[in-house]
Amino acid sequence: MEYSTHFSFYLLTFSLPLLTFLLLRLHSSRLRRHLHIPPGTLGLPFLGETLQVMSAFKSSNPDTFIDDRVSRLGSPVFTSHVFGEPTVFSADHETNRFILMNEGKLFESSYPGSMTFALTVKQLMSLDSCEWTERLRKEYILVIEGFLTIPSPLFSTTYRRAVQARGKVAEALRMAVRERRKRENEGGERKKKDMLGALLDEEGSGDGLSEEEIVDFLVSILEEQDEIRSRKGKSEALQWNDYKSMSFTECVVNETLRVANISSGVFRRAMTDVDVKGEYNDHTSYTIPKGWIVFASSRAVHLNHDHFKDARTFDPWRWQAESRTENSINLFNPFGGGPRYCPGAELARVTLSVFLHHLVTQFSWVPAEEDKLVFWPTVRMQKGYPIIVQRLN
Ligand code: HEM
Repeated sequence: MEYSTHFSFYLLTFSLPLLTFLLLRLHSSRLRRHLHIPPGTLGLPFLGETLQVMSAFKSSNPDTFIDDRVSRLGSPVFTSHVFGEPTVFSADHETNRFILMNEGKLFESSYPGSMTFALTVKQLMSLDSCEWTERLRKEYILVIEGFLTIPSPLFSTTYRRAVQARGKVAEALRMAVRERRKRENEGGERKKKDMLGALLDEEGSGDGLSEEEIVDFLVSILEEQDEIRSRKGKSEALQWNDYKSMSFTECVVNETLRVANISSGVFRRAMTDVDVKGEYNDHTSYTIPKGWIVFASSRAVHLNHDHFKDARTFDPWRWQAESRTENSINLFNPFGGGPRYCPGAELARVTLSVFLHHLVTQFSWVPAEEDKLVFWPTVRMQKGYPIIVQRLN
């Protein structure tokens, strides 16, 4: 009796998953024949490719899961099986758009139970209050005074002084960048994980930024924010117009949303069999079967080299009016789209810009402890990025 109970238990434990898997496989090969589902694999029984997706998202390079499959299968839309559900991943902008625009008609929102979003803001730079920063601030006053005058280098001494002062500020920052790089390279100083740290870190998002670009970045954002503050006086609150005049800060916010957004994409469930564009085995479209999950990855589009030059480099200048293209604006959707477009999009942008304004004009800070960017289950700093803040004089 006991033997037969054990036998039934083992039979159920081991054969049921196998049976389910075989049925799924059979079902999927039927679907593949009849419905032309996107290429890919359902992976191991039950687990599917959950371990692969988790190990990619738990590493410092979460993009390998999608990148590897897109290049191996030759299709930006592919089939997988994660968190117990057959799932179609899309790294294709047009397909993503189609999915977003057909919300409530062909697709409905469907998120894995335990995923929650957390807001992370990117750090800018740490400046210890010292003699050097004081000197730098004095030079800034000249810069700001100068930029409030008519910009004619020939007729305005204030403007000329400002241009010279900008040169000095840039030079001072250039020296600071060199110093920091030297100290860190010689191993005399622990690498700081602030924005300057990231800009200097060749393995981090600052990959490929030259010294001039780093200096230009720091000068541009400090200058823009200090100029606004000096116009308003010490404690006057920011107005909508001030926010709208933060053009370089907007580039920084855009670029941060492009390379390190808290949302990597959106989850949907197909409400019916849905045909989406795609070329595979002589077919010009794929079918996403009714009930399947779809993950439309905006991150994959934002980090695609065909869409954004040097896509994996943090480059806020790409958003400046003279550099950005209509195409890059159309491809950029960090806040989703269609009927579920994020209602907090503008609030998020304002919050980030106002935060950056107060951070760079009033405070210096250093990281309180080592921390790192993690991507699982959401994009955030692992410890919430504790910092020690000091108000500038
Ligand atoms: C950087 C910050 C933010 C990012 C990147 C972001 C991104 C997104 C994305 C991609 C969606 C679409 C989800 C989908 O289609 O399934 C969304 C929806 C939503 N967001 Fe945001 N969001 C941000 C901040 C905010 C803020 C500050 C609020 C509110 C104060 C907010 C409220 C919402 C709500 C209520 C929805 C659901 C809309 C719906 O389902 O109809 N978000 N967000």
